[in-house]
Amino acid sequence: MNQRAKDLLKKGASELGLELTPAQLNALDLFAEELKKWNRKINLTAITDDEGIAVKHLVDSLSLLKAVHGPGRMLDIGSGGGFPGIPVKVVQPDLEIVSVDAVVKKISFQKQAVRLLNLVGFDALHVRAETLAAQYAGHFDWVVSRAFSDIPSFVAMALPVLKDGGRIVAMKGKSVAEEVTAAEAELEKLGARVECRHDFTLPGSGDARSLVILVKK
Ligand SMILES: C[S@@+](CC[C@H](N)C(=O)[O-])C[C@H]1O[C@@H](n2cnc3c(N)ncnc32)[C@H](O)[C@@H]1O
Repeated sequence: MNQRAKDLLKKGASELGLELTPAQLNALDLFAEELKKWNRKINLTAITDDEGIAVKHLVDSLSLLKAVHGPGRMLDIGSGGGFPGIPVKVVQPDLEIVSVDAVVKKISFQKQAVRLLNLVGFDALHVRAETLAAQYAGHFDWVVSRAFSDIPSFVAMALPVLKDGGRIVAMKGKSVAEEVTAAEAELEKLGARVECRHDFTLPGSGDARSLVILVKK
């Protein structure tokens, strides 16, 4: 990434309360370069400029750390090009992460990024999230997603693999209040409820963001 993008990443993370080490900054830069390289051949993201990747992918992914912390097990559903899971793993290595996507080429990219960054305890799996319960029932402390689906569909996939006392975190943009209200009846039927919501502005862009945190009832 160019120097301006690196500065935006460092400053944005700092505004989230995360002081990135030079090694973490290097790893995130390496990841961004690999993303751009693969994106010329396969469609991983519509955001292709360095500043956009720094803020809208990297800083945005790291904002999850307002709600999630290590040690523990985290599942990232519908992770695409590795967001939020890979940036989160770089900064919070004591989280064991399973990252799933239904599209094999996206998982091939994630596996390459894991090799390149030497990430230990990060499994990228080519599966549909609906099939995870057979292997991972009650396994995860956190089940997260970004830009994945409506809240009830996500929660229906997350609940079977969530540990008792675990948290589900949906990373959302604007209009979240309406979405949460519309989801209430469905969540009740599924046996989940919204525990809390963190609304904030994404550092470096000023865009509205929200982390919706849900628990089993
Ligand atoms: C809009 S992308 C978001 C990617 C990434 N989380 C991000 O924020 O950049 C949604 C992803 O969910 C994946 N997906 C959709 N349905 C899925 C399912 N049932 N199980 C696993 N992945 C799924 C798609 O292949 C796609 O990569």
